[in-house]
Amino acid sequence: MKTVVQGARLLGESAADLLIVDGVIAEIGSVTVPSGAEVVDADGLVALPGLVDLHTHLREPGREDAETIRTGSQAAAVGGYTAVLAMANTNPVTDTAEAAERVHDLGVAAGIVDVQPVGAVTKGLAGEELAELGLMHRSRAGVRVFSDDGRCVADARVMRRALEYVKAFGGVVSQHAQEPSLAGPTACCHEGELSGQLGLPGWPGVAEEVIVARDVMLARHTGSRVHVAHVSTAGSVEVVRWAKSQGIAVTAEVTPHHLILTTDLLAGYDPTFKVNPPLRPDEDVAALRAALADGTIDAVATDHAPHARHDKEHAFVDAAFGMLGLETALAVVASVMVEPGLMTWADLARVMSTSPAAIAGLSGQGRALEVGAPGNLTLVDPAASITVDRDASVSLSRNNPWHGRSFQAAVRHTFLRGRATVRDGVLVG
Ligand SMILES: NC(=O)N[C@@H](CC(=O)O)C(=O)O
Ligand SMILES: [Zn+2]
Ligand SMILES: [Zn+2]
Repeated sequence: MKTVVQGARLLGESAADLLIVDGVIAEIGSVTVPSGAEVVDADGLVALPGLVDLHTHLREPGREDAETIRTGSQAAAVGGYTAVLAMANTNPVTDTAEAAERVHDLGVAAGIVDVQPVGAVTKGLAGEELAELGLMHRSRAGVRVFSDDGRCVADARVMRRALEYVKAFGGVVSQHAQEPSLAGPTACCHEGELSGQLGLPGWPGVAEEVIVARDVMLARHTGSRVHVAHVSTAGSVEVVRWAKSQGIAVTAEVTPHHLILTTDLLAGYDPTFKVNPPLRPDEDVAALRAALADGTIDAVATDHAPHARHDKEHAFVDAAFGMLGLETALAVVASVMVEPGLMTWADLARVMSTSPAAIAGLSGQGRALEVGAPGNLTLVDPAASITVDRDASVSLSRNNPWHGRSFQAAVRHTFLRGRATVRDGVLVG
C-alpha cells in the first residue's frame, strides 16, 4: 500500500511531500506519485507524528455502557492519536497478565490505535499487595507503565517496592498523587474560599504536593522512574522542577482541562466539571502552562474519563469524577499554547507524541518524521476553528466540558502505519 501526503508543513515548518510504503515513511521531499498510490492533499496542513495519550480510560471490561475499547479507540483517532495507554481501573482491574492481554488483544482487534494496557500497581487497586507486575510485563501485552490511577499508592513502603520491582525491566509507576488523610472520602473539589461558600467538601493542593515530594525522594532512593499523573498545582510543579534539577528520574503530565478550566466553574454546581484532581485556581493554571512550555512538565495526557449519564447526572457531591478529552485535546493545547506563541508545533509534537511515547517505552510511536519511521501521522489544519458539540462525539459518553466552546486548529487526517483511520475529519470504515 502506497500513500503520498502532498505539501504538508512538517512540524509546522517547511512544506514537503511524504511517501508512505507498506506502513513506513519511504521518502520525504518532492515525491513523484507512484501508480496506484493514494494521494492526500495536505496543502496548509501541519504534519505531526501520531499523538500518544499516556492516560486514557477506555472502561472495557466492565463499563461498556460508558466506553469500549473500540469506541475509545475511535475517539482517539478522531483526536489525532495513534496510541493510547488504557488505565487499569476497569472491572475486573488490569492486575494480571491475562487481564492485560485481554485489553491488548481487544485493542488489536479494533485496529484503530495501538492500545497499550497500563497495569495496576496493587491487586484490585487496594493499595496493599503488589499486582503481578513482572508477569504483566513479560506477557504478550508487554506492560511497562503501572498505575492505581483514581487511587493513590498511599503506603510509602508499597510505593518503594513497586519502584524497585519495575526498575528491573525499565518500567515506570504513574502515580495519582493524593494523600488520602488530607483528601477525605467525600472531597469533591478544590479546597478554598469557593468550596466553603458552596458548602462542598474540598481537598487542598497540598494533598497532591506531599505525595509528589515523597515519590521523587523514593525515586531518588531506589534509582527508579516515577511519573506524576495529571499534575494540577503550582506546588507540584515546583517539586518536579527541583527533582529534575537534582537528576531524579521523574516525569510529569498535565491534562488539557487543567490548562484552562478553573475552580470558579463550580459555582454552577454542574457535575460536568467534577474531576479528579479538581479544577484549581488561576495561579495554578498559569504555573501549569509555564511548566509545560519550559519542559518541567513533559507531556499532555487527556485523562479521558467517559461516564454514563446516570453516573454523572447527580447532585455535585454524588456525581462521578471525570471528563472526556480525546477528541478535543489537540485543539485545546493548540489554542492555549501554540496560538498565543507559548509553544511551537514542534513543542506540541514533543509533549503530545514524542515524550509520552518515550515515557511509556513505545518504540514504534512518537518518532521523528523521517525516512524509515513508521507512518504514524496526524495532519492538522491550524487555520480551522471548531466549536465543540458534545452530541457529535464518537465516544459513547457525553460528559464533555467543552460543549459550545470554540478552539483554533482541527485534526483533518490520522494515519496508523500508513493506513488512514481518519480522513477529512471522519472515521474511516
Ligand atoms: N479523572 C477522573 O476524574 N476520574 C477517573 C479516575 C482518575 O483518573 O482519577 C475515572 O476513572 O473516572
Ligand atoms: Zn487519576
Ligand atoms: Zn485517570
